Amino acid sequence: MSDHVLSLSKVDVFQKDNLILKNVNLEIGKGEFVYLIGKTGSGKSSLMKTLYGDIPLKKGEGTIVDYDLSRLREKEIPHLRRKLGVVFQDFKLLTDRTINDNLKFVLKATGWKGKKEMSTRIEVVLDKVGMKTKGFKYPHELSGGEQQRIAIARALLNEPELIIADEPTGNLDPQTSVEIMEVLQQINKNGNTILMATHDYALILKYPSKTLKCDDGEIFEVVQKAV
Ligand SMILES: Nc1ncnc2c1ncn2[C@@H]1O[C@H](COP(=O)(O)OP(=O)(O)OP(=O)(O)O)[C@@H](O)[C@H]1O
Repeated sequence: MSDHVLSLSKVDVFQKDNLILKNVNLEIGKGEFVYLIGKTGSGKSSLMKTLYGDIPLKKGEGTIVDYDLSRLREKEIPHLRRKLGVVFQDFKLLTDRTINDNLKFVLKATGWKGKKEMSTRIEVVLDKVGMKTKGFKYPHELSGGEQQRIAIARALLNEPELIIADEPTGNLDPQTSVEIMEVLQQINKNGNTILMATHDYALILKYPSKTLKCDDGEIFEVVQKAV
């Protein structure tokens, strides 16, 4: 087995027929924490969508958690998504049910059956994000930061090989952003690989890590200067 959870070679990223990023070459190894930065509209979300099968890979070679992106079939996408944990800026929790039921919904949809196993797994992931006592609440009863913790817990349910987080702190104040970042750092220390798009340079300075930048239709690694 490869040590890479993601490997792209000469990939072009499109939105419909528009070329957004050209000749993308990148590799992410197991256990890495990688930032993806770049101006609004520079292609961060388009790249991430290509990685989780929302945009087809039409040019170049790409492997993600052992799926070949250029040969990915429609019916394989749910299987790929099970091996990825995706976290969005706007949390995307189901508003009509409690946190426990949000998490149970995902487990059932991904093939879990036993009630006991499901509730144990839910407890484990809520504990990882410091929300063990909040499972009975509805999303609207939680703060933005708490909702994002739940979204991270949801991403962890099926022990993903890669977590893709698209501006996870984009809707949060600076203090809450740091708290979410602490959660992501902890998860990374426990062995999870994370790719995180962000606009928040303060976070990158506080938690330095490998950084990729989308600029002018290309992606390259930026070297952080010591501060
Ligand atoms: N659904 C779509 N259909 C066509 N073009 C799109 C679509 N979504 C985005 N684009 C275009 O693709 C380009 C890259 O957008 P993308 O959302 O990937 O950028 P981004 O770096 O994630 O921006 P932001 O930081 O604002 O989220 C932009 O020019 C945008 O207008």
